[in-house]
Parts: sequence; C-alpha cells; structure tokens
Amino acid sequence: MQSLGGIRSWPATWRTTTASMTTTTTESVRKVAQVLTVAGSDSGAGAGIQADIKVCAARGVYCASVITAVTAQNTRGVQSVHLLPPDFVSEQLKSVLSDFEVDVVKTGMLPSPEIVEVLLQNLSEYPVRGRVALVVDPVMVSTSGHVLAGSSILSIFRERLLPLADIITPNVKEASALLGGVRIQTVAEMRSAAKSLHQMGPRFVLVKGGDLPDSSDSVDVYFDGNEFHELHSPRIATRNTHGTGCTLASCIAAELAKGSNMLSAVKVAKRFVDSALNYSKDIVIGSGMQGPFDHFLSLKDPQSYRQSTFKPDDLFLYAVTDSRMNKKWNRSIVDAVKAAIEGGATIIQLREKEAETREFLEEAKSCVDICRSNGVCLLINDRIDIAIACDADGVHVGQSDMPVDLVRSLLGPDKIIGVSCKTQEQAHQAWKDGADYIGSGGVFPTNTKANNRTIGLDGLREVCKASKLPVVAIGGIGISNAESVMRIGEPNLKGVAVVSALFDQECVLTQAKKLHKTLTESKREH
Ligand SMILES: Cc1ncc(COP(=O)(O)OP(=O)(O)O)c(N)n1
Ligand SMILES: Cc1ncsc1CCOP(=O)(O)O
Ligand SMILES: [Mg+2]
Repeated sequence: MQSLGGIRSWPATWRTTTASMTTTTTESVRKVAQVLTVAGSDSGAGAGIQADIKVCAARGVYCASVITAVTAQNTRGVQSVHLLPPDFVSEQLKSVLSDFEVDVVKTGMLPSPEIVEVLLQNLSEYPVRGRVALVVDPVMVSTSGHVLAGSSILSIFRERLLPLADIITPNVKEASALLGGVRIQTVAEMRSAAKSLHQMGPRFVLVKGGDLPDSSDSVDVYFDGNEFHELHSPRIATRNTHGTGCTLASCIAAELAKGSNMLSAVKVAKRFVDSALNYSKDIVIGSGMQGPFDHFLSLKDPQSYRQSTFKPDDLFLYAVTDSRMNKKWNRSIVDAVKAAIEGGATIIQLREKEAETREFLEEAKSCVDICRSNGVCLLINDRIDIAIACDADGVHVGQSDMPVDLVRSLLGPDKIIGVSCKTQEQAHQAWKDGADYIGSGGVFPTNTKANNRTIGLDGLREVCKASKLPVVAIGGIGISNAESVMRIGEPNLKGVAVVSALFDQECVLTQAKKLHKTLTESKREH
C-alpha cells in the first residue's frame, strides 16, 4: 500500500482563520479544513469520538466521524464495549471518504484487527487527492484501566498501520506494548522507545509521559527521525483528565488540517490540552475519578475569537510605543498607534514604562480595538496583568520579567509571547518554554533603553542561527540602517522593531511609510 504522507505534498494555498471555521481560499471556492476521526464512542462524552469532534470544533476545523465501537462509559469507568461489525465500519468509511475532502485522518480506538484491516483497505481505495495525513493515537487501555484494544491488534499495528502514519502518539504503556513490553520509566527510556517506534515507519513519534512516575513536570518526547525534543509542562492537579490523549491527537490533526507543520501542531496541541486542564481543573461533572474537561474554554471569552492569528511575517515592521516620546510630540498613545498602522506597521507593542495602571489599561483597551479593526496584533510589554485585562493578543517579556513558561500558563495556548534574547542559550530556552518569537538586540547603540548591552549584527546573526523561532531585530534601528540589518540574510529574521525611529519624530505616519518602503525594497533585493 502506498504511504499516505500527505502533509509533505500539500499544495501551497492561502489559508485564513475566520471566526468560525478555518478555510482555504483558492479562487472562488471556500474550503473548510476537515478531519476524519475513526474512533470509539464514549457515552460520557469526555473521550473518543465526542472529544474529537469537540476539539476540532474548538480549533475551527470540521470533523467527520466513523465509529468503530460503542462504549457504555462514565466518569467511574467503562462498563461495557460493543464492537461495530467491520463491514459497517467500512460502510461509514466509504460514505465519508467518497464524499468529503478530508485533510487529515485521525485514528483512536481500533478494537480488532478486522477493523484495522477495513480502515487500511478504505485508505488505499480513497487516497483523497493524495492530501491525507494520518495521525494514529494507538488507544489500548482507558484511563480507568479497561482494555479497549487487546494484544491481537499489535501485529497489524506494527506491520501495516504504523508505517503509514505521519505521527503516532502513544502513552508510555502503549509505547511499551507496541515494543513488546519494554520498560519505560524514565525520560531516557522514553527517548529510546521513540527511536525504536520510529523504526517501525511513522514519520514522527510523540511518546506522552503523563503517566511517568515521580516527575513534577509532564514531559512528552517528540522524535522526527533525527532530533529529539522534550516538551515540558507543569503537572496540573485535577481529576478531570479523561480524554486528554484523544484531545491531544485530534488537536494535532486539526492543526495539520489548517496547514501547520508537525512540530508546531504538536506544540499547539500540548498547549491546548494544558490550558483546557487548567481551565477545567475544578469543574464537577459525574461522581467518578475521571472527569471530563471543557474543550470550549475559549467560548467563555467571546473576545478571543476576534483575536488576530500571529504569523512570523507580522514582525516585518514592529512599532514599539514610548509615551515619553509621544508626550514630547504632544500626541496620545492611541493617535500614535493609529498613525503607525496607517504607515504600515505590522504589529504593535505598548511599552509604557511610566504609566499608571488605570490610565494604561484604558488606553490599552482603545488600542486593542484599533488594532483588531485593522487586523494588526497588539502586544503589551512586561505587564501580563494589563494584557489579560485588555485582552491583548499577547505580551513581550525580557529575561528579567516573568518566565515565559509561566506567562504561557497564564495566557493560554493562543496568545502571542515574545521574549528578548541576546544569546544562543536564551534562544534555545525561549523555544523550549513555548515563546512564539524572539526580539534580539540592541543591535546598535540606543538612548531609548538605558544600560542595554549592544550585541551588533554578529550577535543578532548568532541568535538567529540558534533559534527555531522567528526573530525581530531591535535597538538603534531606523531608516538609515534597517537595510543593513535585513541584509544579514538569516531566513528567520523577519523584521525590525523600532521605538524612536517612529515615535521620537514629528510625523509618525511619514516615518512609518518611509521605513516600510525601505524594508520592502530590502526584502525584494535579498
Ligand atoms: C520586540 C522587542 N524586543 C525586545 C524588547 C526588549 O524587551 P525587554 O528585554 O523586556 O526590555 P524592556 O522593553 O522591558 O525595556 C522589546 N521591548 N520588544
Ligand atoms: C526596548 C529595547 N530593547 C532592546 S533595545 C531597545 C530600545 C529600542 O529603541 P530604539 O528603536 O529607539 O533604539
Ligand atoms: Mg521587559
């Protein structure tokens, strides 16, 4: 059977996130990103098909469902399991695959070799324009300990399903079962398991360490065939963990369907699960030990649906405000932000070191409205409290501000976090901690930030080379030297951040337009 491998061969199309569904626009058609989940039903609706549909909906992706088994299940455990006849699973697969433009197939509970067989058969019959990616969550045992797929499925998994998978997401017990019962009790053993599983054929492996004994963090090990990444998150004390595995795998599928690469999809999914657990840690649904969580946490805050999605190219012309400068030129922050956007600023940061909290909050709220109506992201410097209160799109923090991993746990998976880095070590840490971009500088001497070490173009280049994240250069940059910064030619250097070049000027609009033109020309040339 041919490998699905679809995520590598997708055509480049223009994808946009709308308030309701993520769509791909090609000429006049509006296509919705689509996942097909092939999994079991959970009558308690915390896991299985029900969780898969909820997480896809929460991530703005359509989810079709093929049911392999029906479980009688609640927060106390699994009372009974009824397998659907393989022929009927096949009927469902044919119905969906012959009709829908599925971007990603995600599998959960595949309770018998016969059901895996009909899945494989249908996937080979309906290659769906060669665009399908396959996410395999090798569900074997429920959180409560009930066997959902026994050892009879192991050989067909190893020999036929895993080689087709783009990613597999076993927990340590499932990884151990797939590897014939090897011991997995440490992160080192998780790494070795990920490597052995990778040899079975999936392109990427994520071994989930949530069940690992004696660790204060929850550590997942991601392996791409060359490099390992350890994805850490703090353990959240809650009984409401039922369905985390299904949710993680479906969220990966949803992000892939929207066009993410694998590592970004995994990171977003982990953040989503952590946020949902944190948000739902105290809710009470059912009387048992495994409560479900609330996938729609974002609906509690309708504002968050209006927020712009961050793209690295947003860092192109990054305007950072300074009210001392704006006062000097007799304008409000709001007027300064309006003019910067009109002149071409692609992202705004409010850096108000001397502002009184109450006044700053009111100004920040007005700026959020202006930025949203212009589709430009607004970040707050240092003040996480203000960012939360005004529902900004994110924050920018320095090395002595609140640690990025803590900021992430406070802001949730979707907000943008930028972090200042002068060194390669800081750049590595920023990525590990879940930042979205790096601000690196001061590239040139500046009067705007006192006692700030200048790193020069060489220092900037080093940070870019070490960083997996997009980088924006800052410090002493203006129209006269922006081109020399962009000329260092590092692909992840996405733009320049400026304060005085825009705001210590009589006309913000004119200066923003000039700087935008300079940057556009230098982009064209390099
Ligand atoms: C885009 C961007 N990069 C770096 C900084 C500097 O932030 P920080 O190190 O926290 O210093 P202060 O701005 O707080 O003085 C930034 N603000 N923006
Ligand atoms: C906030 C900051 N961080 C590093 S340098 C700097 C100041 C940048 O200001 P300017 O663009 O006026 O040099
Ligand atoms: Mg700071």
